[in-house]
Amino acid sequence: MKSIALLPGDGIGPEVIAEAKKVLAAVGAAYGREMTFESYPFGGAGIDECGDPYPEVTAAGIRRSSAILLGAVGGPRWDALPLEQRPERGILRLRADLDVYANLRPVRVHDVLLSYCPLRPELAKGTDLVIVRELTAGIYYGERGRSRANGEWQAYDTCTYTASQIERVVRAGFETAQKRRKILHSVDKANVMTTSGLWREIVGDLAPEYPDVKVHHLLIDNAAMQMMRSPSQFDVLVTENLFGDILSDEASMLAGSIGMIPSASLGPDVSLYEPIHGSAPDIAGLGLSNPIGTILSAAMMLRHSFGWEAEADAVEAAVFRVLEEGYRTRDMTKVGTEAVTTSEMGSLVAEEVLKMSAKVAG
Ligand SMILES: NC(=O)c1ccc[n+]([C@@H]2O[C@H](COP(=O)([O-])OP(=O)(O)OC[C@H]3O[C@@H](n4cnc5c(N)ncnc54)[C@H](O)[C@@H]3O)[C@@H](O)[C@H]2O)c1
Ligand SMILES: CC(C)[C@H](C(=O)O)[C@@H](O)C(=O)O
Ligand SMILES: [Mg+2]
Repeated sequence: MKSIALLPGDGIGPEVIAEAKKVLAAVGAAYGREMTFESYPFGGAGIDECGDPYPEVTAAGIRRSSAILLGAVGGPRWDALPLEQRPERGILRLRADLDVYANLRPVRVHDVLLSYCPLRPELAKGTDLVIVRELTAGIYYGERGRSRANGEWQAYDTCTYTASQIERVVRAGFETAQKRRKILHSVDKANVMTTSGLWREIVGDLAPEYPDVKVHHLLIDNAAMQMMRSPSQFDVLVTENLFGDILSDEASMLAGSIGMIPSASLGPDVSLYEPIHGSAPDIAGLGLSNPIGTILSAAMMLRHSFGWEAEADAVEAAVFRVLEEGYRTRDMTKVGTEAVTTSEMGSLVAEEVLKMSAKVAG
């Protein structure tokens, strides 16, 4: 029995979580797996219900859970709050609390998606990469402040990394590469930043322990350019918190939409799964959001937290089968073609999971 804590959050968060839950229920029925679901207030919803984006009731609930599935947080309603009180701060506190330092963001350009990629198909074809983003340190967690000096405002954010914070995520990068095509690009800004200098040194020190992995060092600006020039050269990229945030939104478009990309945030204990997109206030409540990033995050949960490989494979296969059949949510609909709603897309994937398992059983 696995207990899944759901943190739907704000905007399109609750819509996409509902569809992932639908697909997980289909997995349970098809494979005889027992899962329980408990929803907790989080983000703006946490502020509205409990006065805190990461309320104690939520922190206590997730401590009792086997894994956490998060939708998205934030929105204009809470944008005027000071940074420390905003919904986004709830995510940073949650990640730190769970110590989920390795955030895996896979981007795969399945052939059926090639025509949705803004790059020419021959450039994007075969792209299958994972960004391993450091998630619990760096500039997101450094000292920050704002003050008056010499008659004007000044503000600062600081980026700090300890050697052990770098080492553990770089090891996650090497280990991820070992299970794949064994190419690791370490992305930094070592020509300018001292944290990047230490990062590069540590990658160099660890490389001999992973002799089967080919290591490349790449500056972040060049990496952003290479992502558009020739994305299929990449296998695994490992990078610090802020660079990974930006690079993954850029890379998401290779798969046609930011709504397609899942993530797993792994640490020593309970892990966290979430799509990489935000709460998309511009389309919330309209049935226009793409739930596939969240559904694929649930698949990552089945694989990484529960060790249910066949079930994870089935969800991924079901998603791509539905895409092959031509169904698209509005974010990936070409002019003149029909879109399915968020809920219809979730139902199509859930039905496909059931159909596929019936075929196997039959
Ligand atoms: N992990 C998170 O919870 C998370 C991540 C990023 C941004 N945010 C927050 O979300 C809010 C909105 O931020 P933003 O607009 O910069 O980024 P966003 O990712 O929410 O949206 C960017 C664009 O992508 C579209 N989009 C995003 N997800 C989609 C989906 N599943 N299907 C279809 N279209 C999708 C949106 O409609 C929008 O046009 C902000 O408050 C921000 O802080 C939260
Ligand atoms: C909402 C925000 C704090 C978050 C981040 O920057 O990590 C988001 O952009 C993400 O990518 O998960
Ligand atoms: Mg982001």
